[in-house]
Amino acid sequence: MSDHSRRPRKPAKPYRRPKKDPVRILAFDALRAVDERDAYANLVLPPLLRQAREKGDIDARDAALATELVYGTLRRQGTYDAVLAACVDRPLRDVDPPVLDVLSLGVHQLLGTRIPQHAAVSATVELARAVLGDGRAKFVNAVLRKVAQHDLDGWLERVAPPYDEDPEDHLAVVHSHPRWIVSALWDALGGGRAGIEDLLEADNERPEVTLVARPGRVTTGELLREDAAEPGRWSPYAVRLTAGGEPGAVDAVRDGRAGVQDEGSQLVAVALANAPLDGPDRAWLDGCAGPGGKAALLAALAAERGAVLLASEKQPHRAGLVARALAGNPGPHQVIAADGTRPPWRTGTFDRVLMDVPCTGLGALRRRPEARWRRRPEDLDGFAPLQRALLQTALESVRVGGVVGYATCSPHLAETRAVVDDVLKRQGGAELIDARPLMPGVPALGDGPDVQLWPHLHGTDAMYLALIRRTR
Ligand SMILES: C[S@@+](CC[C@H](N)C(=O)[O-])C[C@H]1O[C@@H](n2cnc3c(N)ncnc32)[C@H](O)[C@@H]1O
Repeated sequence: MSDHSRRPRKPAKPYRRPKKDPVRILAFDALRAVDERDAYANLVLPPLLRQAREKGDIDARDAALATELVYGTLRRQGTYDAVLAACVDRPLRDVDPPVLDVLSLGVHQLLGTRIPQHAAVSATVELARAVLGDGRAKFVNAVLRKVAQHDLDGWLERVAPPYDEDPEDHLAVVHSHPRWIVSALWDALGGGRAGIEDLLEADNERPEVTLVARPGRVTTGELLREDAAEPGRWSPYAVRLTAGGEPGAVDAVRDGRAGVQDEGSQLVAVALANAPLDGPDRAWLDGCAGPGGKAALLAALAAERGAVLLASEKQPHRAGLVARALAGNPGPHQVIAADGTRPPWRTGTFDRVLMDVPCTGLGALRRRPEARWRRRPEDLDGFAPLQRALLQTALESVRVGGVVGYATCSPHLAETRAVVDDVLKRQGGAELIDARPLMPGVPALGDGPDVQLWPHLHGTDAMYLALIRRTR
């Protein structure tokens, strides 16, 4: 018998059930849905939170924490993957996705929140026991203990390439964006390091909830009576809910007199509506109207002037959303489902036309935390012909002297200036007009005549607008 066999055996630890932590389990479920089913966090999370609240599992503070854990983990995934790659002894692609989700949630708590270190590790290990089992929980524990050896800055020094060696790779790791997006945003923004860093960080912040008071239906004064409501910065119709706010609890939002709408989108609609025009101003078109945010504002502005809006959208179910957004509009309007590249209306019918074309959405990354990891550079090739065809339709749909607004919620130059330049070169008989004076008081709009808004400069999505007048 060896000495070893004579040693008294350590009593086995009694089995202990994992502690129930509904917040982290909910956050994990949301991450799995985003990962497995390509779901959108902003669509998956609200029903999960509602169910958990109805069951009495979580309260409002828990819901805020769960939201922060999910959004933060998704946004910072690029940074956290770089940290995890340094702590796991095999390529991350060989780690089971559910294990990676638990690890990322743990890294976010350790490096991206004020949750104390021991609580972050123990809560994540308990989560791992509950959803992965004891064996894999040990692996999670070992990895998170390595992660806990440094704070975020310490890790960034270790895992990000030096800025001087590779500025784009450095920014991609530090600010958690794919490199090709860093590169595209920088091309569009121009300037030096400070500007692009501010922009990338702004993409990592949750945007304020902004309401639009649809003119003729409700005043900003009424909306400003809500808790922590403040006037918008730029749009005369905007009200910001600065404490996060629950728009669904606002009467005027429930009955459609107001809506939730980023100030950038409001500025685009208002600029088109106010662009100078000679001659009649009766017929307006929104050619890509779904889900109807800009159409609802345009319809209300049109009603004030005795004009009529035709809101057209290719997808029938989205045309249904437009009809809902426009219900109760004080003036005449029509909603149709139609392909804007084969329009059912006659050429030269409209005085004002908005084409807010489908795009990569790189200007709204702060709203969709997973979007930056799903988009691929090849997506641009898919949008390019459609964007050109829709702008072409817009120019054919407007009368001579009328105005077209070409808009994207992407600042990517391939979706903005390149499209406008190409179409104008081919088309002739149309000229750009300066959009900047139509956004009075808004600074830093660029060299014109088109405008590009930015999250870090304006607090809006990165909306682009070119205004084009048909001259013959
Ligand atoms: C950027 S969204 C418009 C957002 C909208 N203006 C708003 O403010 O709510 C682009 C819309 O164009 C629609 N679309 C895509 N292809 C189209 C086409 N060929 N003709 C018309 N609409 C199209 C999409 O379904 C989508 O609803």
